[in-house]
Amino acid sequence: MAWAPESASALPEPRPDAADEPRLPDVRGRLAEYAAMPVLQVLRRLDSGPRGLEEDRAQTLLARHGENAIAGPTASRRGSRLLHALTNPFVGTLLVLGGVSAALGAFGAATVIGVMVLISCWLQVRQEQRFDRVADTLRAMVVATTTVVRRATSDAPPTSREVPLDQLVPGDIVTLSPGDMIPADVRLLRSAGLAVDQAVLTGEALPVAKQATPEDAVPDVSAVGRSTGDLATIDCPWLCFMGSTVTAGTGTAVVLATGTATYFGAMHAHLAPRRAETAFDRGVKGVSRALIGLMLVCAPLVFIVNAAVHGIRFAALWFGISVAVGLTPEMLPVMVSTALARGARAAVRHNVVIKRLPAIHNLGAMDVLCTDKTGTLTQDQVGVDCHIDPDGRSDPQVLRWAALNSAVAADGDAIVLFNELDEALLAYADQMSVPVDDVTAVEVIPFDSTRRRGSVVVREAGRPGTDLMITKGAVEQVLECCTRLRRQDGDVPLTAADRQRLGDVGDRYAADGVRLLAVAIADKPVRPRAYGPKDERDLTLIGFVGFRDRPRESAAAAVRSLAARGVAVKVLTGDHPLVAARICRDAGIDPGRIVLGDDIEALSDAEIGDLADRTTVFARIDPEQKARIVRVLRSTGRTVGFLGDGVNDSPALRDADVGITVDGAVAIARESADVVLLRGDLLSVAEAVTEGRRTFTNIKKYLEITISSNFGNVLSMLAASVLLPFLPMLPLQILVQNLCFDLCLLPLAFDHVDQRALRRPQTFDSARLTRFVLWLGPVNTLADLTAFGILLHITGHHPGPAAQAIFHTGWFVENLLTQAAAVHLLRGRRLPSPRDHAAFPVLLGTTAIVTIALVLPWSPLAAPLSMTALPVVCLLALVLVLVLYCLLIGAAKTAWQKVEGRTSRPTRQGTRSQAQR
Ligand SMILES: Nc1ncnc2c1ncn2[C@@H]1O[C@H](COP(=O)(O)OP(=O)(O)OP(=O)(O)O)[C@@H](O)[C@H]1O
Repeated sequence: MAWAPESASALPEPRPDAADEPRLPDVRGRLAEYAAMPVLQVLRRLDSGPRGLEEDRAQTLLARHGENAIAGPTASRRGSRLLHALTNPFVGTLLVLGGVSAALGAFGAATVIGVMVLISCWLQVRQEQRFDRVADTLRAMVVATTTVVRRATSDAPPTSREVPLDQLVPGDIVTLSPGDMIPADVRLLRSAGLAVDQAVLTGEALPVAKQATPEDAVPDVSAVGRSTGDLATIDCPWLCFMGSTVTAGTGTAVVLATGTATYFGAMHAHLAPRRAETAFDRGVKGVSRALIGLMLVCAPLVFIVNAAVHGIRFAALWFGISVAVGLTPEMLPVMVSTALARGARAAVRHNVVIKRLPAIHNLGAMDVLCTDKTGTLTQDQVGVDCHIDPDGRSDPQVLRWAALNSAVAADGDAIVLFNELDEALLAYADQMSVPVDDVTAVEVIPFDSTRRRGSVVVREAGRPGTDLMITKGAVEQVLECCTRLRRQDGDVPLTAADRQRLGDVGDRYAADGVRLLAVAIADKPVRPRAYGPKDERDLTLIGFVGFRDRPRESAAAAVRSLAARGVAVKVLTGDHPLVAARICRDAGIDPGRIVLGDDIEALSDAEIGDLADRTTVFARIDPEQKARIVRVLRSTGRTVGFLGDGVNDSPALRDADVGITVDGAVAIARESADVVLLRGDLLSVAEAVTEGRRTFTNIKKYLEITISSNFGNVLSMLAASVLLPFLPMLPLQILVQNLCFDLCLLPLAFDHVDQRALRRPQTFDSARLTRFVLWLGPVNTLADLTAFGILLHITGHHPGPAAQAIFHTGWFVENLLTQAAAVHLLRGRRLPSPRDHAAFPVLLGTTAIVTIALVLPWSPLAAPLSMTALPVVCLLALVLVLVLYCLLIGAAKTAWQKVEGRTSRPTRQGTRSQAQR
């Protein structure tokens, strides 16, 4: 919906004024030129080299080429903000109604409507500026970086360091590893098993292999496939493009183009990034539809009744238009942006950074949190527990081969993101003085979460003609590739009984919380052809390495805290089911019956939805299965959060209503997520959930109070149309009163919230809102009808213009006073008390409208608004109506809470399947 605050993403945002940006054919032409050159010539053209740019030169280039970003400068956003404000459906409605008023010659009304549009747009633009500033500040806290090789001076040694993505310049040398975003358009200098996901550019979901060309050779362009058309460059194996991500392998590359000069920049200059509709988007849509529907029904109805009773008159039409304006919640976008920005600022106090501000609402609405295991339920301080041969005896050789596998996989490029198991292995090997640099690396077939194993091929000194493949991975997946088994007295064929026994060893360790990786090796005759996953066969199992990661002490409390807030925690892990079960028990989660990835592969979405409702732990699932479970849960009406930090988590992070990651996560996870935890702690998620609910409760209050009050007014106007021989309030007065009320409600974004409102997931519920309005709106009407009776009595039953002015002014004042009272009486679950009162800004807002009500009729503005000073008896009578209204609304609200409390069923929580300890 147009009024929803725009989401903020760490990916460069497309610039709206893209007229001066490079055109796609030019960008493609330049890239094709670079693709056809030998690497050395590319480096020469860019005045760079494998040792990287000097820092000074990088700064000069940065000044020349600008930042590596596609977002325009802040100033250029101002125009689009104004456009955004003007095109929101509520302001659009006002503009149409203002236009109609002007066309009918009602210039006073047109002016007031114009003022309302101006105030609404001005507030919205200002609020969006603040909103963007908050979003920018928050994003800066989790800024995306890339690893670049640079030199301090021309003769200084090259060093690798992390720089923010936007500081990259053409000629920079970057290193790439799994989980990294490709930071610009680059030409590969070296690569090992590199695969990238280019779906953002091509829509093709499968990763594509990328490979560097020999340094001084002219690349074989015919290998690229298609020579014409848009994909010609994208297909090029030695070019990688901004917007893609590394899914496997490593590489070193030179930057060819940055920012808007990239393929991504040129292609997307006019397109906004798209993301699946979240709970917030759905809620906003539903409420907007309901509000516009209410206006489209009520305003014509008032006109028709008025015309039917009094005949078609210009005043009736004008009156109908004013009612329509009165029902338009034009300040709603301002209120929502203010509340979201406040919530996001509050979340930072709990070490939670909200990257896309609507995510704060989605956190409050979340009723299922799917999480991976490492780093959230565990401390992510993985240590090596054991290294054993197939018979369970400690064996240093197993440690050496496993560590060599990690070291070689990481080698070639100085900086590589290991996963936690590789890190632990290398640290332990170092501690035990196990050498890991006495072989020559030949090939890396990187680990991936679907194969659940990774291999390297090395050449040992003194073994000419023979390569050695070393594979490590999940026990079942490595055993699949083994045909032999290492025994103390030599290698023997692997029998079915051995497989069974070795599988049991894995299970035994897993049940104790130890994650076992199998290690296998095989000699291969040296060959010129590259090795791939298909060569992982005929291996000899040589043993296992075990890892232990202690459970996080706060995890049990956090899971309890989330359950108490109605958020069910589900664990989605690629790990062994028994390890998952053990860690879950330690974290206070009853794992129940664990479902495996293989179990759900053949199931339909409906079957998975049913199963997911009853299941707490899914184990041995791959990245696509994680995302599928998230999608299916969402399709069953849940609001789903996903917490993960690995490359394998990014599809699920994107598909969830709210993607959550930790500060140390791989770049693609941080990019995909909406929320970043500065402390990788579930407790901070629980706190952020509370902030989300606080935010939403205040938005909900605004909707309930404004719509019920306006609806009550419409009923009063309908009744007045039938009962009174004149209009109960002049159109201009309706508009002014509406403007005052709207402005006074804005501070609700900062109001206190009743603790009970924070205990359940909260989301937009149009049906409940309608019930609320239908129940409490008529109470407003009752008070109005009483006021009408009293005013008629005071002014006589057939009043002339002077008496009509008293009637109009009287209802204007009564309306504002009752509306101010409604804010206090309807804002909380309980009636106001010294312990439960409105926040100071809300008090200020309501004091302002009471003051306006009591001052305006006696001010110089009274005459232009056709108002008059009220007699004392009239004022006293209105105070009486106010007291009556307060009593009625208090009673109606208490009754509403009783009825709602009885009828509102508890939300469908998976918590019922989680017997929390
Ligand atoms: N570096 C590695 N080398 C070899 N095998 C690995 C490596 N990392 C993980 N594995 C194996 O692959 C399995 C799946 O790992 P993966 O990292 O995909 O799981 P995950 O869902 O991220 O786990 P978690 O829930 O612990 O975060 C592991 O249980 C382990 O057996």
